Amino acid sequence: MLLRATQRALRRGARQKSTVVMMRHGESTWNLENKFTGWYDCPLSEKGHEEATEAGRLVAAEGFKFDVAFTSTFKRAIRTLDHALEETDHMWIPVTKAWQLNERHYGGLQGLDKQQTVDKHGIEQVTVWRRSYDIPPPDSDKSSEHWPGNDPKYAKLDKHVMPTTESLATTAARVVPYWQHVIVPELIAGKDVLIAAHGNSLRALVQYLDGIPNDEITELNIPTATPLVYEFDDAQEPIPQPDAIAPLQGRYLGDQAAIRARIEGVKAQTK
Ligand SMILES: O=C(O)[C@@H](CO)OP(=O)(O)O
Repeated sequence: MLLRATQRALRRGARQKSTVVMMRHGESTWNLENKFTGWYDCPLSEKGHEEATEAGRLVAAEGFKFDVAFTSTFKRAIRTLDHALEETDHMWIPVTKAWQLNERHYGGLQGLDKQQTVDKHGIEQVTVWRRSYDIPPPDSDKSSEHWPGNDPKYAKLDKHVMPTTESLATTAARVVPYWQHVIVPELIAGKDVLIAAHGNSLRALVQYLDGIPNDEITELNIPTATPLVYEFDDAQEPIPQPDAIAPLQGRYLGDQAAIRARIEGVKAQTK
C-alpha cells in the first residue's frame, strides 16, 4: 500500500523529501586526553555521555522521526547513537553498524598526545597529517594492536582492505560508496535516517554532499555530539538549510554561538 502511494506521488511529480540527521560521537576518553584516536575503540567520557544525551534531546525537541539508523563499529559512536535513540524514543528502529563509517585511521599517530606530536614535528606537519585532503599520517606497524587486521572484530573481512593509515581521500573512498549504495536506497524508499559517526568520516561525507573543494575541506572541523540536519530532495540532493554554517548545506541544532566555539575547540587541539 505504502509503496503504491509513494509511486503514485512520484508519478504526480510530488517532491519527496527525506531527512538525515548526522552527529559526531560525544567526547571520548581519548578526546579528553587529547590523543590521536582513529580506529582505537575507546569509550565516551562522562561528559561525552552527557553531550550525546543533550544531542538526543535537541533532536527530540524538533520532533524528527527516523526509520533506520547507522553507526560505526566503535563504542563511542554506538553509545552516542543509543543516547539519541533513547531520547527520541526510537530504540526500536533497525541499526546497522558499518566499519565503512569508522573514523579515519590515524596510522602511526594513534595513541600519541596531539600537542606532544606538535612539539616534536611542528604545527605545519601535524596540520598536514590532521587536515590535508590526501596526505596520510605515517603507517601503523602491521604487528601493532592499531592495525585492524589484528583485531578479531574484523576477522571476517579481507585483510587487504584493512588500512595501516588513511587520508581523508582514502576515508572518502569507503564512506562515499557506503552512502551511495546503502544509505541512498533508504532515502529513495522514503525513509528518514539517523547517523552517529566520527569527525573525519563525517568530514568525508559532507565534503561529498556539499561539493566542498579539496583545498577548503582542510578548514572544516566537526564538533562532538552536535546534530547536523540535512534535507534531501527527490533526486537525493541536499536542500540548503536556513542557518547552515558555510560551506555546509545542513544546519546544526542548538546554540549557534556555542557550536562555533566548539568547532574552534576541535581546531585548537593542536596549536
Ligand atoms: O583523533 C581522532 O581520531 C580525530 C577525532 O577525534 O582527531 P582529529 O580531529 O585530530 O582528526
